[in-house]
Amino acid sequence: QDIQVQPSPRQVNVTGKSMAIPVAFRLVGEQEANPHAITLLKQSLGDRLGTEGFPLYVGEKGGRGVRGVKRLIPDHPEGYYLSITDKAIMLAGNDERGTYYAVRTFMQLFHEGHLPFVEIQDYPDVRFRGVVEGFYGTPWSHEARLRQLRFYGENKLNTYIYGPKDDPYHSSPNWRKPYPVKEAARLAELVKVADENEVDFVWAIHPGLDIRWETSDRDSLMAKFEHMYDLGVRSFAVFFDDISGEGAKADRQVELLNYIDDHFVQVKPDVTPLIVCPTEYNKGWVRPESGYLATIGEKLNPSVEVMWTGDRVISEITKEGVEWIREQIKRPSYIWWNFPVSDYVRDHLLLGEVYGNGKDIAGSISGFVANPMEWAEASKLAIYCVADYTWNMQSYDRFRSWHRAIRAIMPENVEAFTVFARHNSDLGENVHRFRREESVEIQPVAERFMKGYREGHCDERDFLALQDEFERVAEAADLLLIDRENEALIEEITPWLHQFKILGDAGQEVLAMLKAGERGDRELFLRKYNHVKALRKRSYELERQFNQNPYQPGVKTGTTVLQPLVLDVFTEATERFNRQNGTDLPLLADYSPCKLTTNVPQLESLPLQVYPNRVHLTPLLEVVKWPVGGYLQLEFDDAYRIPGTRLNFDVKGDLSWGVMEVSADGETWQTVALTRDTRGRLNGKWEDAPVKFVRFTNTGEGEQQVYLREFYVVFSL
Ligand SMILES: CCCC(=O)N[C@H]1/C(=N/OC(=O)Nc2ccccc2)O[C@H](CO)[C@@H](O)[C@@H]1O
Repeated sequence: QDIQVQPSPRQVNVTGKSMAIPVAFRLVGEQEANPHAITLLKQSLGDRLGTEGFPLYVGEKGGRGVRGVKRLIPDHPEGYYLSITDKAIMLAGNDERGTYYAVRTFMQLFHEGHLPFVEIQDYPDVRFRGVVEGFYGTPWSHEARLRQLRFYGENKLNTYIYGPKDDPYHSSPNWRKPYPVKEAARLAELVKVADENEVDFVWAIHPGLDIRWETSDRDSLMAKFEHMYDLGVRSFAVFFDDISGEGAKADRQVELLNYIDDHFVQVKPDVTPLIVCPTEYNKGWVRPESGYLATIGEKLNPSVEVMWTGDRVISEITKEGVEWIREQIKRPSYIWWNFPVSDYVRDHLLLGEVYGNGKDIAGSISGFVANPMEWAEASKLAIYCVADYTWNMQSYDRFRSWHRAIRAIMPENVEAFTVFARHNSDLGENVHRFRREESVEIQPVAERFMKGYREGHCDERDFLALQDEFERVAEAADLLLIDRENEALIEEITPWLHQFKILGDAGQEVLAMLKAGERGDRELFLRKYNHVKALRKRSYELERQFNQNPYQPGVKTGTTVLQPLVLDVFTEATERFNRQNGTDLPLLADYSPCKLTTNVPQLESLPLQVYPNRVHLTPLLEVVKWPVGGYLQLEFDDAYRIPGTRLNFDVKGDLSWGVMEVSADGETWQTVALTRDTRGRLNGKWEDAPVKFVRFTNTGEGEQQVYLREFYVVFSL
């Protein structure tokens, strides 16, 4: 039978024969082999493992137990040789981690009471593989992290970078302070579990927001690293991302990094290479005149790893792209891949396939870590695929990997979770313009059906296919809501499961509406119409109740194909019904009372969060460059009073360069007086004649750099 091993091994020779699993194994090499590998073996073989029985040799190259196969072991870091014959089992690592991986592979070969006769030579394409917890939003819980580390051990991922933006001891203001006792103990436990799973726990520090380039801060940072070393940390990173001003100077950063490298990393016997996240970390931001990357390339110690997100913050990693950056920084780049991170589209789950990255980039990168969603368990789908991709790029198959990930994560509900994941993978419109495929199989059916329906005919085959898909959607939601095999995952995705159920029901009902309309069955049509209205109201309320973060509150599902299809069928069927019956049933079009226009590039595709009486601009995590004359304008569908408006640009200085104005006709404008509150936010209101427009303009002398933390307008008739 074909060997199913995750990640896909490099070289597998099967003979087609197999043997029944021996009732007892004689373990040879226990004293010398990697203790974590031995522990794993004992856990999986239990009392079958002893001093009598079928010979099982374990160990690293050079160890007595595996001396006979020395030249068969791949000479690559973490490589291993595994063989099962009718004489013996051999698990031989090129190094300690290789032995551990040999055991991990061995454990996957047990199949229905048999072990296949097989010879495997295997090693990873990418040196450092794993996850960077580097997203904005609620950091993962301690338990979630422990589960992650065990998951990485199972999938041969060897790196977990701890860098949650919202941990005050990782970033400002407390990066200089040691962790309090409780947090320190938890970190120490994470390091221990990481070691057991052969994962490097990389502790990152993010001093950039308030670091001073003096010895006092350098010493603070060194002291903090010593503190983390005492907790067991042996891998370190310094993040200089998402900062501006003093902290962004290349030569200062390099001076500090080289100092750390020379006086800490190279001095300690067992610390892995230092990793830095540069301020210019993607090609879109490189300003050649700044010479930032050139400074990094020429002056930063060659042993320091430099992170890179690709051509843009969120982008697919291409061979051309990694070869370009390699030239600039004079070393392979250490990829920080911003997927499946969703902190800029927080109402979406990203459960789709991992695709778009080159299979020919291994030679130019030293590492590849994925930045995940704040939903740890849901992120495992993509992480599993990244493990497969980074271990063996050439043989990576995006669909096979994704399907095996689903089977690994939800073995009891593969079909249901596949349906759910299939329709929860695109991001929707977003500030980074990064999109993913969604509902791929049903999309052409939906498009063809809708086109035909609009032209006056309803293709029966497509109709049934769509009905079947919506039934599967509703079924999947209910099956997953009662699933108990992975409660942590179900807890994370429950809001989306409720929304998915509503979508499944609404899909079936709008198709029933269509049929009733075709048959002229008014009574049934109205029943279905009212049911769909009720479902949409429930969906709306769900959006207000769950996942209320300040950026993209709410719960979106099936946004690329299924939701638009429901809306299209509903609208078309209702318009026809109104025409045929002279009625005026309202349509549910996702109307919005307000639209945004701007000439500030970074604000162009900014989604609005519209509530019954408030409209929010989606805050931006990044620095926004606001040119002179740059304006941001909200146009309402009606004239409203503005009982309140608030903006927070998080700038230290005054905001005299900006002016807020309102207008009833878009021609004549009146200024709105703004007052600053204790938290530096600017508040205003307009209670004179109702207006249709609100705008904010940079009428100052020069470009401004602001953080769009908050901008909302309260409106009422
Ligand atoms: C080496 C990568 C650093 C990075 O990606 N930083 C953040 C990040 N930064 O993205 C930006 O757009 N940052 C930015 C943009 C303009 C100006 C300053 C920062 O994006 C991710 C997705 O939102 C976040 O999860 C990351 O924490």
